[in-house]
Amino acid sequence: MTFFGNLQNEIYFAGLGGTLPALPMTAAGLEDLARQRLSPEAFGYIAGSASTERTAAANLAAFDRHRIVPRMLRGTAAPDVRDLSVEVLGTRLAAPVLTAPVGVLELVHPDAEAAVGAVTSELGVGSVLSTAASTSIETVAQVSGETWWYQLYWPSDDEVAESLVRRATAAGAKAIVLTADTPGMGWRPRDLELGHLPFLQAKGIANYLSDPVFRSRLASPPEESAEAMQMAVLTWVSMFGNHAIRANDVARLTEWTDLPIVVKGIVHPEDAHAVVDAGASGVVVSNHGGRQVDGAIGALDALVPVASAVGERATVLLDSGIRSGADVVKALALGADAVLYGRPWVYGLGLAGADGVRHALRMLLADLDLTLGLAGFASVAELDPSILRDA
Ligand SMILES: Cc1cc2nc3c(=O)[nH]c(=O)nc-3n(C[C@H](O)[C@H](O)[C@H](O)COP(=O)(O)O)c2cc1C
Ligand SMILES: O=C(O)C(=O)c1ccccc1
Repeated sequence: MTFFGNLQNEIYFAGLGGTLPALPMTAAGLEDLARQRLSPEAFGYIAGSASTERTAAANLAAFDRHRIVPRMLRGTAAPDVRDLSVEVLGTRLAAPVLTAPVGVLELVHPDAEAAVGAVTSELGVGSVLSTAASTSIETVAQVSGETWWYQLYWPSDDEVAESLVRRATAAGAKAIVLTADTPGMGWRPRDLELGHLPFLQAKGIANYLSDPVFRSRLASPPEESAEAMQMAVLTWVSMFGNHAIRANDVARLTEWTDLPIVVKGIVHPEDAHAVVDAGASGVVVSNHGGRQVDGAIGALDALVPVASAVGERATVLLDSGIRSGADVVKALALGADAVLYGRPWVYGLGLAGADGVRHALRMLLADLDLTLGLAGFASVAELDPSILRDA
């Protein structure tokens, strides 16, 4: 059992000795500092969502509409009685949190996915490695311990898709997360106004450049010349978007790997049904942080219908709008088995590398630990809808 709340004491005692924390103590504080310190291109890419960004706002509003009704005098506030650990699809986690897959991390820091893999493994939480990573699967696997999953963007070239899945399985991933909501990019005004798409500069395509099947599609090795790299980028462009995938195709993934399959980006209960029927063991209720369909339902508002639809047949995770410990409590109470944490740790990475990722995660985990205990619960298993009221 890990007492994540001890971060609080650590900070106060350091303060007594005259040392102030290097980074802000809220997700919003990290975003504000990142806005000042990162390049406009990097900040815009991370912070931006689709179109009017109303779905990004709806994600946060949905959390605010649910309020916890804390219970008192139940003997549960002491740290040593609390247990945040969970097992999710066979992966044992010290807390019900995994880092969401985020592509192109080299935009914010050269240590990128390796920093995330090392820190999540150190804290005992999970990570989901993006297909659009800046570092190859095999390199990240070396530092990521036993708690990492692999996120698949299914390329339109099936043999490349199969190769990526087999590589992730061989490298030790514990689940494959197929992202369903991004057959192409949404309309993203912040990137459009800067004319900025990182992939065109060969960023975020390391998993393709290191893939033997992808390389077999190229006339010459991308390392050979700037022109060869440009051709590799264009080949990536030609196969990134895949509008042909259907729910049934999930069954094909189970031929390439024995790992559990999770489908990410589900908000409609019927889609959840369909992918579970096709062999998925889990779904991530998500609208991609509002980056795809602007005007879409807030992710938390989709959780109860999806969780009811799949019942005991599948594990349910949620992302899009997790910013605090209370948000995690609310998601778990409404039926999520765990959450994916997105933008805040990316700002941490950009501000301070691995230290910033550690800070963002420890802050969330401490807040979760303390909120749980102060609300009268000794374990995350005790959370259910009865602990919440509508605001
Ligand atoms: C900069 C950025 C890059 C992302 N890249 C990926 C990706 O490569 N694969 C994926 O499945 N989701 C990707 N996502 C979506 C996240 O996994 C997650 O769904 C989203 O960040 C949740 O919203 P939140 O960060 O607002 O909480 C990305 C999100 C951001 C902000
Ligand atoms: O930017 C994104 O949200 C995203 O998911 C993505 C899409 C293509 C490649 C890399 C990341």
